[in-house]
Amino acid sequence: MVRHVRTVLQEVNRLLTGLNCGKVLETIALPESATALSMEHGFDLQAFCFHADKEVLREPRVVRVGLIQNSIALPTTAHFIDQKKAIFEKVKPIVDAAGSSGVNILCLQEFWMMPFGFSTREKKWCEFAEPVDGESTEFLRSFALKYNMVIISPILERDMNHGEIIWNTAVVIGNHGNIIGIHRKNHVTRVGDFTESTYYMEGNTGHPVFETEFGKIAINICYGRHHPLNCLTFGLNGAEIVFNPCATVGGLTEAMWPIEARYAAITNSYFVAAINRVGTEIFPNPFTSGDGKPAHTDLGYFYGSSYVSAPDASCTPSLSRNSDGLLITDMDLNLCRQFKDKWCFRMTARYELYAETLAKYVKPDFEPQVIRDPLLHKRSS
Ligand SMILES: NC(=O)NCCC(=O)O
Repeated sequence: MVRHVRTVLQEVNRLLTGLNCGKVLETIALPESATALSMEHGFDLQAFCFHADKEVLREPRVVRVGLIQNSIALPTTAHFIDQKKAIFEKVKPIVDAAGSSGVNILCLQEFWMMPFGFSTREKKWCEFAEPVDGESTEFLRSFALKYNMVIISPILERDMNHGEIIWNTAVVIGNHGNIIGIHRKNHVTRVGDFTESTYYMEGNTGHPVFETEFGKIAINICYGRHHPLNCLTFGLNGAEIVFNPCATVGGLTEAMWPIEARYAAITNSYFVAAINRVGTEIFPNPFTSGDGKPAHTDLGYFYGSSYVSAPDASCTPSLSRNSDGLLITDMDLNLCRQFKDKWCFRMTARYELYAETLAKYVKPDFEPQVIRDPLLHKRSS
């Protein structure tokens, strides 16, 4: 009986998390300093390894990636400076655990430095916004230098050179403490309580791929993951790892979550690292979802569950649904090209056909290509 249950479980796992080079994903042993930090500060710590096949001409290109998910640290009613400081304090040991584990590229969640106040439509949350080289970048830059780590920091940005407007931005901090560049969220969310368009517009940075010492990376911020052409374009620009920092809640997207990163990784032959925040954030004033239902003071439950998916359809188990966490994965980036060679998705894609249709579609006189059955309304006698 026990053996039968184990076999069934293995089968379920094979389907749920796939196989990497024909095997179940291996776990990685981490230094004691990291496990001690996770125990002392109560964050989930998991580590896995994605292999690629051995090649004759290329050495393996293994990069160690870390993802951090966290809840806020103080009530949303606390003084804004205290809220931000408390989040910095809470995140610090997790960043240290990543650094002491030899993580090369670390990514935090969307708006990691503040509560997700954008459902309220109150403008006071704009006060959390910072210039690209502001205090969050300053805070993380010291870790980037200390641990020789690239850090992706998704913040609420205030663009000082353009009328102090607000953006949803990921800052890419290089392993020398420099700012390599930024990416601004391409698709601004318009669903349910996610009324972000009250605060910022669609990003104007395109689909940049940042070539770092550890690989070519891109950032697809949250809602952008629902847009396959957005995912594709990062791939066309050569991304090997796409980070997807999110803030999303159970009632809305939990059924989509395990599928989307995995699908993007498969179809684009890159790794996807999906990160979500944790917990319930209660706001002082009730707001509605515009659906006639009663007003409420929270968006729902941010369900964590950060995970990484590989081009070969294998993926890590998710981090905890309920607690802060650090997910570490080793990935051999050779897997990207190996899957391109095997599945030929890039070669078999019909970009010229898609481009033709898209070029027509964006024109006002577009007519869908529909061939109507001439007998559609004829009754059979
Ligand atoms: N932050 C954000 O865009 N959330 C919207 C919901 C989702 O797309 O998961």
